[in-house]
Amino acid sequence: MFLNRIVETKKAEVEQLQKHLNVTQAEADISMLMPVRSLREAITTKRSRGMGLIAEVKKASPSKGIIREQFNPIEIAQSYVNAGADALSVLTDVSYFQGGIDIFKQVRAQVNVPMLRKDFIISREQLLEARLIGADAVLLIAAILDDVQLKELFEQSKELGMEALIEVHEESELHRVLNLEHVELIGINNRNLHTFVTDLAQTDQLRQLVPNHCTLVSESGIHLPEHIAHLYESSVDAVLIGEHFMRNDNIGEAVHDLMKPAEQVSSTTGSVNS
Ligand SMILES: O=C(O)c1ccccc1NCC(=O)[C@H](O)[C@H](O)COP(=O)(O)O
Repeated sequence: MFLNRIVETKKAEVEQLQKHLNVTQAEADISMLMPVRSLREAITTKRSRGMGLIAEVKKASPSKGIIREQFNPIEIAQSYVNAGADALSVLTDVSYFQGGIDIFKQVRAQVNVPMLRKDFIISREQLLEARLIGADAVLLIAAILDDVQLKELFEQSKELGMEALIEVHEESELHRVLNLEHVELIGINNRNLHTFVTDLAQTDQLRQLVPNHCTLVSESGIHLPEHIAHLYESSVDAVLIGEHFMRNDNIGEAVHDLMKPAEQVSSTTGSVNS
């Protein structure tokens, strides 16, 4: 599986990180930081539409190669925020997504919405690094972590003050995640990790197994207003979208056009779809 290749790359990166990161100093520095912004709140109680939006800053991907040639992360991030994105996901992986820590830091310096560090996290050092660069939340991918790793990294991310969006692709992974105590944020990734094909049926099937107290994010392959309408009707809390926005010259317009079906507020209750 391609994911195995990515994990091998991450192991090599983590080895380097372990050589260069002074853990004691990092922990001391982290203890002085302000609390993070809540990703969960941003995409639920504080969201700007009936469904939350985590908008992704994504230059390239393993499945599509370069997605956006004219890649100015700060401009992209500002367009997202101006268009009412509730939070940002910024890829820090260099080898497969052409993202980076520097890109994350540049964006962090310019926006005040919660930011998710999007990478393939397999070690505590990556969590320390995430907190130091200003991440409010990290992605933990169940498919690349065994139960012990998943539990440890989940608990450590919380100890470091961050939220963890735990991503699943299939039912067995969801069961493993639900065995963790106090899981609050679950992402269902619609991308098949073997074929890279995206299918929203993945969210349809798995969302029924997600308890109501969890915040549910549907990720990948979302690019039509019909997708948004369907997910909104299905009471999905939020969506994570990258490629569709990255392929549009006018990002703000693309966000407004795509998210329109989630802008309707119930005329009877005045409430959003939660
Ligand atoms: O995007 C890929 O090709 C990919 C391949 C292998 C593992 C992960 C991958 N993507 C990471 C993501 O989760 C997406 O960037 C994110 O959900 C946004 O998806 P999209 O809107 O389809 O860009």
